[in-house]
Amino acid sequence: HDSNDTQKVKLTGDEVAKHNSRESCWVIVQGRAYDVTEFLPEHPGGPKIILKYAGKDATEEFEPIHPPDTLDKYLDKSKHLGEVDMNTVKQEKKEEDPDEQERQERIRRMPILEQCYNLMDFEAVARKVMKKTAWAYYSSGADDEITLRENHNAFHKIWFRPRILQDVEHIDTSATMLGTKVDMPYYVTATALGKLGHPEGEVVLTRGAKKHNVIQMIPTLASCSFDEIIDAAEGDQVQWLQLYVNKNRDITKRIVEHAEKRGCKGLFITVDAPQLGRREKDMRSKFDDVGSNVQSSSGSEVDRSQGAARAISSFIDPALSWKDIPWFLSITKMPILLKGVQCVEDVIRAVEAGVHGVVLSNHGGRQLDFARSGIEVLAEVMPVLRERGWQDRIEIYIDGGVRRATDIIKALCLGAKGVGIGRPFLYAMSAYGLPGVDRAMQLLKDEMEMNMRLIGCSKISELNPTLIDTRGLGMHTAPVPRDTLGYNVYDPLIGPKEKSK
Ligand SMILES: Cc1cc2c(cc1C)[n+](S(=O)(=O)[O-])c1c(=O)[nH]c(=O)nc-1n2C[C@H](O)[C@H](O)[C@H](O)COP(=O)(O)O
Repeated sequence: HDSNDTQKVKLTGDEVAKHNSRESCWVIVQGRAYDVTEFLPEHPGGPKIILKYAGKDATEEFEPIHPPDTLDKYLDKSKHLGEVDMNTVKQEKKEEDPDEQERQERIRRMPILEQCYNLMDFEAVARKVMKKTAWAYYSSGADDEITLRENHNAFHKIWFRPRILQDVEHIDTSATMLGTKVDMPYYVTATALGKLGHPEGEVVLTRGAKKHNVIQMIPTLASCSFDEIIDAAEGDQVQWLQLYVNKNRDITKRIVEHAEKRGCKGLFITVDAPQLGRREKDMRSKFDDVGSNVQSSSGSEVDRSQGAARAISSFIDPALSWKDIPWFLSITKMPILLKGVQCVEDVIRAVEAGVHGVVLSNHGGRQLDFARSGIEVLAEVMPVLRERGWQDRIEIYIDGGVRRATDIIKALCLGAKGVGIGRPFLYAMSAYGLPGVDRAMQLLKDEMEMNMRLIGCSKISELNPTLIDTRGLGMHTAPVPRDTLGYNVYDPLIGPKEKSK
């Protein structure tokens, strides 16, 4: 034997299976066994989901939700029990998902990538081929999803006033964001749980962003570990960090300092989610056993069926406030921006607090329903900043419902530095992997060049408010979604019972 061939005796499936209760709970993840008995009450997703896999192989359920370094980071080494001989593990017969057969058939018949001509096409395909739980998590918005619809709908209320006879032979779509030169004025915004849509997760978006020289905002709640996403970047590729602030500020400080050390060029503190929104599609999907008693450690009863969102977010500090900003400014040299600002008063406060920018955003309609779209808030903010001569004091971004290059152009005409795009790249990745993300970014670039040419501008700096008519922006038609129960319940045909004569 060579020296390090210490053939440790591997655990058998039967040995692990004996520890299948609250009193003694072992699980297998990626071929290794872990004693999670004492961890059960601390699990953010509640003990239920772990107990469902007590004594069994939990790898498939574990991977999309947890970065790979989770157990090393949060489970004491003494609870790492070592390798399991996976040949001795009885693989659970997965409860046949009735839809799975049909879904596989839809995957066989899905359109080829070249049949996708715009970002909405990817959504249409993803809806058909994604696992139900993944589609539910990505697509859901809060409550009646009015804001989810309004985000894209709002762009339809802005019309162009194009100029003619401007030499538009050469179009330059490049821009600068937080000092970084990018090929297009958008970034891939932070969206959690990338492995729900694709087995490789967020690193697929990293590769797409590199190819198209745009910035990726790394989510706190990524499926991949932060370092995996940083390591997937190439050369001088720039990434930003999206931060959910932890109740335990030491953890937050460590995350921020590590991100700066690894080269992140912007810190985006999410401020619109002191509690994650109620996303009913997500709640209805299988995650309801994951989202169970998330606050069990504090003993407070919470709604047991809060879906993945609540399960993965119980660490977020609802006490975060303006008084925390000086501390953030003291712990990092990265530019600090607030993501999820939704009225001009808070933009003024952000300038006075000394942050470097804001993202006008309602979290993709996943938080407060009836929050206004980012583009509408932008139209409110910029005139006030211009009045004060503050339009260049901070960098203003918006996100939410950006699906066309004309949406990007409208935001830039109003004065945004750039826009964040979320779901379209998730759907492109989930349906077609990296080629999908690559095509989506290429389509956007082609649209951008054409629309800039038609509006009469050859470079980003020429985009200005005279090119758009925003009079319709304040009109809120709330398209009632047809899938709400309220709509289905109301039925004039079934009136009160005719009184029998
Ligand atoms: C689609 C999506 C968005 C999420 C997102 C997850 C998904 C699946 N998650 S969430 O789980 O907490 O809701 C995050 C997140 O981790 N942090 C965050 O700041 N924004 C999060 N957002 C919001 C995102 O950063 C943008 O604000 C939003 O996606 C922009 O709207 P579009 O999707 O229409 O482009």
